[in-house]
Amino acid sequence: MTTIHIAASREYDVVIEPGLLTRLGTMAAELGLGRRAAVISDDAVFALYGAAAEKALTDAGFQVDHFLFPHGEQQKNLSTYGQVLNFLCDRRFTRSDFLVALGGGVVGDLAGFAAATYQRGVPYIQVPTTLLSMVDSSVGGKTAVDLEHGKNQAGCFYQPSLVLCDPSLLNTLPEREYRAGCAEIIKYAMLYSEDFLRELEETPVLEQFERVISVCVGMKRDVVRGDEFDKGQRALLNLGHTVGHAVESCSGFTLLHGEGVAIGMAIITRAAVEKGLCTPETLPRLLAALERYGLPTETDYPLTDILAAAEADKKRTDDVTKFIVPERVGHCRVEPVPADEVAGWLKAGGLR
Ligand SMILES: NC(=O)c1ccc[n+]([C@@H]2O[C@H](COP(=O)([O-])OP(=O)(O)OC[C@H]3O[C@@H](n4cnc5c(N)ncnc54)[C@H](O)[C@@H]3O)[C@@H](O)[C@H]2O)c1
Ligand SMILES: O=C(O)C(=O)C[C@@H](O)[C@H](O)[C@H](O)COP(=O)(O)O
Ligand SMILES: [Zn+2]
Repeated sequence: MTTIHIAASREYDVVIEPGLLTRLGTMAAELGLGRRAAVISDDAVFALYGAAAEKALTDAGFQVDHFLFPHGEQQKNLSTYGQVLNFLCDRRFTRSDFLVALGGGVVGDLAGFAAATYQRGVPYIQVPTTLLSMVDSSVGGKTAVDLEHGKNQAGCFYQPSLVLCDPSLLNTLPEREYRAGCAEIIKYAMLYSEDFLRELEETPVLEQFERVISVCVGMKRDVVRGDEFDKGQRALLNLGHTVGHAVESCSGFTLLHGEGVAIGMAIITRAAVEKGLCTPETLPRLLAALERYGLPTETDYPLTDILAAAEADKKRTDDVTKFIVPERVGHCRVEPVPADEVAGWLKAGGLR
């Protein structure tokens, strides 16, 4: 079993091992969590893994309830969030009870936000079931729901008590969701390690799940330790996300988050090369890696639509938008771009 300790306002472990779902209950008991657990999940994940998760919890002596909602990003909204809170009230959950987020990033972000705010905060465990949520979203405590105006517009930082990562759950993951997870993995390589990108080029992620998850979580651990509340270097984890979130929104969420991030990374890297901030060989290397994992690198959405959607970016003030800009593979920087130059940057990135 690999254990990665996260040092943040709440300290916790990310534990990674195939088969670990069966130990959910004993691990929750070891943490001294309360007697009742609410499993929050989506319909598709719960049909596959709900019974196993609940058995693990009841075998360890917990009373278990569950709240399910339809799968998909469209459900990561205030309405579902309110339903979770009302469910917890109806079942008389108390501050000594805890939530279990069983699912991908949509479930994790939404259940985390519910845990942060129900009675001003109850503990929660992340049980990520997608590649994307294992390598990125279950760690670091960013919780959120989307508003009509954009992604993750309401949320807070609230760390889980445990992240239980069982890579054997990925056996049922649809191919497209696997690829979307690979986009965030390529993001980590672009940010921090050319060696890691070479590994991804040479050996498919699906042949080395545990190692890839451990590497990405280790990288995120270092970022969160230095800047939990996103005041500085954590912004780098938003590589590809200004345009990525915008294209996701423009598509009405028919594009997956990872697909948006892939497009966003390609566009910002193209722009950075055009502006002379990035070595030219970085772009074909990134594009080849994205294409190797079947990810998109372009979008037809017009520049004006992307610009409007990007106004919801949390790295934006009235005066500047901070773009995360690759300088070369393994090195990126935060580049404040004045508001009147943002359109020019996106044109340089290939948007029309
Ligand atoms: N909080 C963070 O730091 C952070 C980081 C990255 C992304 N995110 C957010 O995460 C979300 C995307 O997460 P995601 O890609 O996991 O999407 P998701 O949660 O929508 O899951 C993708 C789909 O796969 C299904 N699924 C999940 N696990 C499965 C399994 N093991 N087998 C079969 N099907 C399974 C789900 O039902 C869903 O339909 C976005 O909302 C994004 O904004 C948050
Ligand atoms: O953990 C972080 O910090 C990230 O930015 C990780 C991103 O992959 C993730 O998509 C995050 O939810 C984006 O956050 P936001 O602040 O741009 O909403
Ligand atoms: Zn992301």
